[in-house]
Amino acid sequence: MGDFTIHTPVLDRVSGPADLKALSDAELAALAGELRRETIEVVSRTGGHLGSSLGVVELTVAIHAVFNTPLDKLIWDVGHQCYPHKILTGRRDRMLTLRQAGGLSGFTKRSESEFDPFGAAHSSTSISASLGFAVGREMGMPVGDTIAVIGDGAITAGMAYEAMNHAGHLKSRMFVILNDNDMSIAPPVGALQRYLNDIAVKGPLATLKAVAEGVEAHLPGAVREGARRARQMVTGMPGGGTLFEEFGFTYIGPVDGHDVPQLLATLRAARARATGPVLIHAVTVKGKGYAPAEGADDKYHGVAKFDVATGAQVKAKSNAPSYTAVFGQRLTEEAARDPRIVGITAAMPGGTGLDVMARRFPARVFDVGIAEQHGVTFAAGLAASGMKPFCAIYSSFLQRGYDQIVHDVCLQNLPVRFAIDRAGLVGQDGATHAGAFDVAFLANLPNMTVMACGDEAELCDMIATAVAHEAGPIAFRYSRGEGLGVEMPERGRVLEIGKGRVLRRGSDVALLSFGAHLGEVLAAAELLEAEGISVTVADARFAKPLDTGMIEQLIEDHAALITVEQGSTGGFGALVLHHLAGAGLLERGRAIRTMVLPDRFIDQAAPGQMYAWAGLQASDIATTARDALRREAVGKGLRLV
Ligand SMILES: Cc1ncc(C[n+]2csc(CCOP(=O)(O)OP(=O)(O)O)c2C)c(N)n1
Ligand SMILES: CC(=O)[C@@H](O)[C@H](O)COP(=O)(O)O
Ligand SMILES: [Mg+2]
Repeated sequence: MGDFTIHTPVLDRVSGPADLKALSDAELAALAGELRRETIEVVSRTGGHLGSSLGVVELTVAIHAVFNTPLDKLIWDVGHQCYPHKILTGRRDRMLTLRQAGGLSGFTKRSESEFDPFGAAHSSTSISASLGFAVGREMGMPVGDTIAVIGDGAITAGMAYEAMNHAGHLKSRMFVILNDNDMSIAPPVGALQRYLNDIAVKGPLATLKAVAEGVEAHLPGAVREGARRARQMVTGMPGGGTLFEEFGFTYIGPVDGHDVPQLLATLRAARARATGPVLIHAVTVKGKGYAPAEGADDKYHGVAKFDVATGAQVKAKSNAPSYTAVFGQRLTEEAARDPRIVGITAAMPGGTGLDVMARRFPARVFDVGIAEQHGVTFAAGLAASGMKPFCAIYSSFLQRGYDQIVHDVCLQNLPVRFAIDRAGLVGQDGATHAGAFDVAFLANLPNMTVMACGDEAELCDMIATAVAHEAGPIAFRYSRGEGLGVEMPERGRVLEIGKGRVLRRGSDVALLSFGAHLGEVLAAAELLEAEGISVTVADARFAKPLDTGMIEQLIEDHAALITVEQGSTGGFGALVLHHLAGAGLLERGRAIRTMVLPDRFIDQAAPGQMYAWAGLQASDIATTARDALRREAVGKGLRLV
């Protein structure tokens, strides 16, 4: 495929998983090697989630060799490790389109292939979804076996335990493969991680329950050997169960997740004998088989394009600091002044920029694991104790903590500060990671204050404002990527709550921006001014409370008002309309337009392309303004220039 120079004689004979059935075990092992090299070649040209995919190459081959997809349902948790799976399931010739406009998604996706029975990208859903398929099968649906592959990072989330609790109760036959590479995006945290490490280090281990079911006799010798002794070492009891057995699973493991013969033997034995839920604990290495990845701190979790020979990544030149970097730096400076400030991240210290603060104040940054719900309520508890928690969570992942925001934070009016990164469209991760809904779901909550910064200097102000704000919860959102390159203040200023700012004054149309689309709004103003249309540009700063005085003045002074935001319907624009309707100002016949993300999910592409599809480019804003002015003029019988 492509113009790769690698030699892939076995892979070339595979056009789908059915072809694996004709391969010998030795050929399957060879296939894994070729699949690994091709995955590296592909990602070197596309960028993407390399380390996780390299860690599951052998697992991918073994699962497809032993099970019967697509009748059997293989569900990859998160789905970021699915590149080898995509290559084996008929998408090999499209791999170079990965994560690009019109190309393959970087995750599993139902609409993309029958071999992706359940889409993902947010973590820890695979066991629940698998159980759903298993119960569907028991109720007569055309489903074979179900196999969930979940990482040691993803299994820190509460949802995985809710699912295991239910599966153990239902006793449905299902397979969960725990892909334990001792890494999340960052090094994993928590007691569970220590527990898994203990098992991995002290194995090999097979369970008494597995023995009783006759599975053990069919397991490879290395796994079978010393089971009782190892079991006793881990559990402390000759007959005690692992955590997974207490949930009602048969535990098998740990197995070497890179040993194809061992994996094949284990999966075959489990498939032949299992009657209820089975958990197979596979120990793997993130980035396996590619030295630069194995040697990197992040194991090449997510990479830009790179040179295969050296591993050097091609990083885009930046003209301005990223919002994330500004957040990390400025919060750290605020924390140096105020010992009550603490940071909370749900397994994303680098992605949120909280790693900067963690380096300086390690005891004041808490990585709670992939546990957004817990993170929010933990922050609420910290706030109740008198601390100043900054809960830094990507917009799309904050969706996980919604009831906690409502019930634990807002209802008790606790001053939790929500730093919401990745607001708006994010690019290659596509629709699953788009930060579209946070304004709509936060600004409707009593007690909550909602801000969005127009540029990186304003982000500094919003951090300072959040530090000072003790009256209740407050959120500020900012987007992925660079700021506008504006001059940065020495120190953020505390903003007056509910006050926006006017950046340029005109007389025909007012463009009211909320958040990081301000650059695009200013560009639209330039386009309009060039045509002789006089434009006011205002930066709302707050969606809640609204700067009602400023908004009323804008409507008073202009023939048309256009709101612009990087968010869904029901957000800032809706709040403006709601206010104007309530104040009786809609009756004045001014033209008003709200520009928001469309009511559909937007697939991956470069962010600029995604905003073009969304109709939110500068030219779209200018068109909307022209159209609004024209209609207003027609309504009044005026002639528009
Ligand atoms: C709900 C949610 N929170 C955070 C993330 C971001 N995230 C993606 S992969 C990942 C780490 C997953 O670790 P693990 O399951 O061990 O897989 P590995 O990458 O090690 O193979 C995280 C935190 C996410 N996808 N979903
Ligand atoms: C798979 C996943 O959810 C993360 O790895 C995500 O891709 C990170 O996105 P950023 O690159 O925006 O941090
Ligand atoms: Mg992991």
